[in-house]
Amino acid sequence: MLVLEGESSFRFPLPASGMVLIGRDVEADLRLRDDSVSRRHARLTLHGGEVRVIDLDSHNGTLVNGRRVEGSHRLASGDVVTLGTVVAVLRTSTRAAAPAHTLEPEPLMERLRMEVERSLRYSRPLAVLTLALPESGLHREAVDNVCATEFHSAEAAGWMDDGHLLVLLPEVAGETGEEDLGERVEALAVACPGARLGYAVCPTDGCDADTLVTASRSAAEGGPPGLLRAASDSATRLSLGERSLLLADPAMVQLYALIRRLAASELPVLVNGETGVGKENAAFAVHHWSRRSAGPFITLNCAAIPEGLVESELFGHEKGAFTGAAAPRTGHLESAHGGTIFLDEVGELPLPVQAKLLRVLETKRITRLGEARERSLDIRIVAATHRNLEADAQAGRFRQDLYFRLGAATVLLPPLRERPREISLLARSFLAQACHALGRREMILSADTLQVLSHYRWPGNVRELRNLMDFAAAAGTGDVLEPHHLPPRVTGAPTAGAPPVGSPPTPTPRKPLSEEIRELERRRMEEALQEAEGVQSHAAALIGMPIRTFRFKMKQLGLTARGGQRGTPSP
Ligand SMILES: Nc1ncnc2c1ncn2[C@@H]1O[C@H](COP(=O)(O)OP(=O)(O)OP(=O)(O)O)[C@@H](O)[C@H]1O
Repeated sequence: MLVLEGESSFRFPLPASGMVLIGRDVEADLRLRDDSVSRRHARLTLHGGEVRVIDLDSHNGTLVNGRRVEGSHRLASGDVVTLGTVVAVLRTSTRAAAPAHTLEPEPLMERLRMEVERSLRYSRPLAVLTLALPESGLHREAVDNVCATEFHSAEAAGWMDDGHLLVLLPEVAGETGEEDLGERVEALAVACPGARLGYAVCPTDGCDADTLVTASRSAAEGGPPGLLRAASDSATRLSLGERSLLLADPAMVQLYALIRRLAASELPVLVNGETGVGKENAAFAVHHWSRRSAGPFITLNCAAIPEGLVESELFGHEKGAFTGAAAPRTGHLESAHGGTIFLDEVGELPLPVQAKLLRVLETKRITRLGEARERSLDIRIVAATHRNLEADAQAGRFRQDLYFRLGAATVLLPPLRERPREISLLARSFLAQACHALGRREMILSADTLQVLSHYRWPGNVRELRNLMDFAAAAGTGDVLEPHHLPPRVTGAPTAGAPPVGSPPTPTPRKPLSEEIRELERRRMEEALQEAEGVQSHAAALIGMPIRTFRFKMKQLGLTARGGQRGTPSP
């Protein structure tokens, strides 16, 4: 059991069976000194691999995972027990006698939701493993046997369908070579040759049950048989010329596969989606993957041009075509000859211009304003809109015939909030790019920040996320991006301002317990690293922390082997 008391943290080994009295009393087996702990505060009973805690009518009570203990409460590995202000975390590393729980999909998801909440609240590691059978039902019995014999009692597993087993691994951080994860994977891979295995960790790959399941499943499905693949390695980076896109959400991966197929044709494509969702990138992908990629890619934002100038911008004009047309000018459509024109916000085009555009599309010929002759035109159109063009067409706000032509192939990009798997990946990538561009030290996102980002609704979608990371890199001073560095609209915190007259005095703000524990851990780990002169195994031993957990936390807290924070300049 890891005990965090005041400034110190230590490991208290639990017996295999018997009782452990916790309190300030000299007779206590686990003797604590903090005044918030009663003399005889609580008792642990250990029997047959089961650990239970009972509160002994203590003054400040005993809490497990934030809930007050009433009567005798069974503990699972990773449970956080609070005694007054002292925090203890149970860690069972030996195999328990009880087999793992094999659950039906619904209870398994319910259990996962609980584990996610615990992981986030107390900053405890949690990994979610998916095993995809090589064929539905094949080796299923052998896999079931592994679940029954090999898993800890704190772990849970279950078949989500005929071909996919989901395993919840509390207290497993998903580190390379991690003992717990490695053992499970080996046992499963031996029982089921040809299985694909993938895992996701909380909060790095997701802050809710559904996202973690999707992430671990996509990692498994995209990997080679017999090997384990991390969700963080399963994102796709698409290079489209100078543009680089990150895709991880299965819906987005499928959409881009569709775009690639459509690119091979000459059909116009209509890209639909909220602002900032990535419509221009999708349009560029159509161009990049088409036979026109060597030709120009011209963008025109139809909403940004004053109504009187739209026609000349699109079709071009001859000298003297209208007042102010001092010289002839090639329109955007003509500039795109041999390539692709991207008409952003096409729904904003005035109706008369829509009629002219339709004619150009049908005849593949264009006439500049003020000119009689027609020029032939070889372009492909990709249009985009955040509006419902079909409804606009029905209501007469958009020409139906043009809508049918532009929307021959429609691609709908989901808003960022509907692809939670991508939020943390994009945030990390944008933050790294922004730090690099500013020439500043790398920053990492704390677990709490990942949680905040995953709960925000992102009305400005990917663009808003990119801007936010640019801001954080420019404004932040430390190496860890914490929620208080983010604007109140994102964190949901009330904006600054004088309290209304007559309102009660504001209490001194308190940090969440998880944040205090993290600060304490960081301090203790830094001291230990310095004392051990950077030898991680020694440092871990000095504060009684398992080396795996120590390494995981070093990474999470951005610590270097010299005890400083990542990127700290040497004196
Ligand atoms: N999958 C992605 N990976 C990396 N960057 C992305 C991704 N999707 C969008 N972006 C970035 O987000 C920003 C907004 O994207 P984009 O301009 O394509 O959105 P949009 O939907 O066309 O916006 P608008 O509706 O305002 O025209 C750009 O900086 C773009 O590069």
